[in-house]
Amino acid sequence: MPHHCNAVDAAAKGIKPPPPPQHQQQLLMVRRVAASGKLLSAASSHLLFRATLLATLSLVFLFTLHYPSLLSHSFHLSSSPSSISSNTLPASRSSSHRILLGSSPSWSDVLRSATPTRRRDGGAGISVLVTGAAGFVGAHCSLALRARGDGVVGLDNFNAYYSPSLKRARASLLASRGVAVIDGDINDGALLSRLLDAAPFTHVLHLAAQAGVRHALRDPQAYVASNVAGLVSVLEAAARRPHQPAVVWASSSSVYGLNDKSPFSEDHRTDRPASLYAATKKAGEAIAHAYNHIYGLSITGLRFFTVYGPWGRPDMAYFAFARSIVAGEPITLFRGARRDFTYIDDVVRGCLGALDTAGESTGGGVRGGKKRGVAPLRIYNLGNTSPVDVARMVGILEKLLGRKANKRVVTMPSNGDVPFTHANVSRAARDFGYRPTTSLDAGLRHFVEWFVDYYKIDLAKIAKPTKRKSMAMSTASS
Ligand SMILES: O=C(O)[C@H]1O[C@H](OP(=O)(O)OP(=O)(O)OC[C@H]2O[C@@H](n3ccc(=O)[nH]c3=O)[C@H](O)[C@@H]2O)[C@H](O)[C@@H](O)[C@H]1O
Repeated sequence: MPHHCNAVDAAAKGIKPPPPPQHQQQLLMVRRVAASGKLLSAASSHLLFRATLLATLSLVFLFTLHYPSLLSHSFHLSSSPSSISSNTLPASRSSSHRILLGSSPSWSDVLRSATPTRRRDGGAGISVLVTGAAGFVGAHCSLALRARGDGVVGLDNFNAYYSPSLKRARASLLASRGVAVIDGDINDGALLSRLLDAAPFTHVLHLAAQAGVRHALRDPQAYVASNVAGLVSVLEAAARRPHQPAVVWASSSSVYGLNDKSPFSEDHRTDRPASLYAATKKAGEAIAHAYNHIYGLSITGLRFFTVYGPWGRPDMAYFAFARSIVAGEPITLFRGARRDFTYIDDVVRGCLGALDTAGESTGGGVRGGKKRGVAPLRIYNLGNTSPVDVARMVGILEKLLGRKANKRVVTMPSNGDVPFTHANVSRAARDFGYRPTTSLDAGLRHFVEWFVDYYKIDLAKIAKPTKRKSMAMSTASS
């Protein structure tokens, strides 16, 4: 109901009306200041001055509406639903960070999370801002960093590309291990700057992205917003700090596109992307070059090869196929597709190795683009080095789930997919000892163990499905 209706009703009942909503208060304030501006201008007869004043005030008003993070003094951690408390909810102007769950941590909460604890290996801990921390790779990396004693603060916008409840569950896990996850967007440059000012982060692990090769056909702008504009926002914030953190970020095997030399090496052609997703990741690599060149920002790009495992992404084929097999629904297989499926633990080791060897940035925002010298600019494949037919991946899932898939094999559509991927990882092996060790059989076994536990699936019942039992999955999942 509009506020004036409430006020009229209240007056009719002889009740003092409640204060107007905050935006109306702001409007009143603007009007009052504008009125004093009028008096001033009347006195001086400077019409131009009056117009300028009003325009400035309007801009300030619009700015405060759209950038409340500048006014807020608290962040919003995602955590388990049980930690929701009305008395920890932020002031109304802080709510643009899409706060849905969680307490409102103070700066000291964020600082505590960012502070390294004693490292098991005796090394000095690093402090990492992880974007996309409630995502698949982000959550695993955050846990691994925390487990070895590094400082970690997460940032995630919990968008609905796939189940936000799965992202919330990952964030709850992180919260239980002492990792603060802020509910915010990488395109909120003011938030990023405040965060990087708040704690002495040595590194940014930038994993927030719009993922998914085929989804780019449906929502192309999301890829530009996250993978291009979002990357620029993160690099801008990092580059402008007086003490620039080193940035490690997620590129993709998809940048190899139509490259037919195998295995894919970092110096192979990447100028023929087959999807918009790939094109935005390739653009990201070019953008990284510019920020390294201009600002002396240490930047490392990691080309991930079809990463899979527990707490994975439901939009990926192995995960979607598992769900369909359990539900007794058909799956569509692209004939002849092969992937260098890479297990999450191997990728996490690669990410930590890249962080540990990132090297120093050589610039500082206050110097206006000046840098002391050349900063590291690196790119690495993080793959498994042994491609597997997608049909074989399905066979492994069938065995682990104890149920045959209902397969429909079709010609691969030419809508962004590439027929095969195969990583040469010798550069990552040389520079930080990256050595993938997990076979697809072992990795999928770990995935299925988590999958049946998370979705409360009884595999004994799945093996001989009835109509009623095959429904179990959809009701258990969120
Ligand atoms: O390495 C990457 O950089 C990318 O890896 C992942 O892309 P992809 O390798 O395409 O993984 P994914 O969709 O799981 O399809 C796997 C296989 O199943 C085949 N596939 C797929 C769907 C289908 O219905 N049928 C099918 O056969 C399909 O042809 C393919 O051969 C990430 O999603 C992406 O975000 C990015 O990180």
